[in-house]
Amino acid sequence: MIYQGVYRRMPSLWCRLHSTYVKKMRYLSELKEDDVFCKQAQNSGTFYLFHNLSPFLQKVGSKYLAPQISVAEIKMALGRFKENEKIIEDSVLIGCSDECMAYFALDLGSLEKSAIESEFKGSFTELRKAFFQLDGRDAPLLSSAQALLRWHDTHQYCSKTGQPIKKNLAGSKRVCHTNGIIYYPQMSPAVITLVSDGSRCLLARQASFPKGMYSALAGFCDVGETLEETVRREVAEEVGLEVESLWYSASQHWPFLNSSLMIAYHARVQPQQTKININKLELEAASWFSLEEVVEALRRGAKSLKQENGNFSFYVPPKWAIAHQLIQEWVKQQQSVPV
Ligand SMILES: NC(=O)C1=CN([C@@H]2O[C@H](COP(=O)(O)OP(=O)(O)OC[C@H]3O[C@@H](n4cnc5c(N)ncnc54)[C@H](O)[C@@H]3O)[C@@H](O)[C@H]2O)C=CC1
Ligand SMILES: [Mg+2]
Repeated sequence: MIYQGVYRRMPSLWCRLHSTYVKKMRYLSELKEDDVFCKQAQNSGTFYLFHNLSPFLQKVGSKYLAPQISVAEIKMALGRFKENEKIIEDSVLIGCSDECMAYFALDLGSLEKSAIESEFKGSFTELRKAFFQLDGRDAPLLSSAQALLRWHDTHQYCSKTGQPIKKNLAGSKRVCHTNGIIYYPQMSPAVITLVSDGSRCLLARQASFPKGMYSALAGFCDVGETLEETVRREVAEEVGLEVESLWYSASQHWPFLNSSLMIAYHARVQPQQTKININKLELEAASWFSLEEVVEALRRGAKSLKQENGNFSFYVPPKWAIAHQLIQEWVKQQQSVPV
C-alpha cells in the first residue's frame, strides 16, 4: 500500500493532499492492518459502551443519544471496579471523526451493569427499543458496532481445528494461529422489495411485527442466487405473484436479529395478475394499498387507530428502516405520474 505509514510520518502534508473522506478511509484502513498503530489510536480514541450487546445511552427528551467516552474516563472507571485495563483491547474499531480520532465499541458485559450506569449517568438500553429514537449519526454507528461485537462474541474458535482464534486489535478479523485461517465478520444478504401493480403497492406483515405494522416483502438470499433471483423467488414464495420487472433502490445494514445487508428493490407485477396467495408459514397478512391509504399511513406515523368499521388502520416502519424509504419513493413516483 503506497500510503502505508505516510500518515504517521507527515500527517500535515498528508492531510493537505487528501479530502477529509479519503483521509478518514485510509486512516481506518491502516488501523485495521496494523495492531501497533491501532493500539496508539485506542489510547487517544473515544468509546461507545455496550453491556451484553445493549448500547449505553442517555435519554434527552424523547430522543436517545449515545455518548462518546474518553479512554481516560474508562481507565478511571475500570480502576474503581478493580478490572484489568487490558479489557480495552477487546474493543472494536467502528469509525473516526473528521480529525481522525478513532471511535471504538467496547462491551463491558463482565462488569456490573448498574455500577457502570451510575458511573457514566445513562442506561444500557436494548438496541431494538432505542433504534428509532436515535440521532441520525448514532443509529448506523451503533448498528454496525453491535453486529461486530456480536460476531466476535460468537466466533471464538476455529471451525477447522477447534483452537481459539485471535482478534486483531481493530476487530476487523480473527485468525487461527495453528493453520493461518482468517475469519472475517459476516453479514447475511437479504432483499427487501416493494411490489406495485402500477397504481397500488403490496404491504405485508409477519405475526412477530408490532400490531398494525405492515412492511415491504423481505427475505434472505440463498447460496448461488443473484439478488434479482432472490427478489423473484421471495415474492413468489411469500405472496404467490410473479415479478415482471424490478429496479434497485438502495441498501442498509440491519442489525436485527443478526447482521444483515438489506438490498432494496422496487418491483412490478402485471396489473391483471394481482391475486395474492399468502404463504401462511411466513406471513400473517398481505394486501394491496392505494396511494391515498399509504400517504395517510405515512402522515399518521407509528399509530394504529381503530376505524369506524372496527378494523385497525395500518402503519409503516419508521424512517430509519429502508422499507420506509422504499414506500416514500413509491409515493413520490406515483405523485409524479400524470393522470
Ligand atoms: N430494514 C427494514 O426495513 C426491514 C428489514 N427486515 C429484515 O429482513 C430480514 C429478512 O426478512 P425475513 O422475512 O425474516 O426473511 P425470510 O423471508 O427469508 O424468512 C426468514 C427465514 O429464512 C430462513 N433463513 C435463511 N437464511 C437465513 C439467514 N441467513 N438468517 C436468518 N434466517 C435465514 C430462516 O428459516 C428464517 O426463519 C430480517 O432480518 C428482517 O428483520 C424486514 C422488513 C423490513
Ligand atoms: Mg420474508
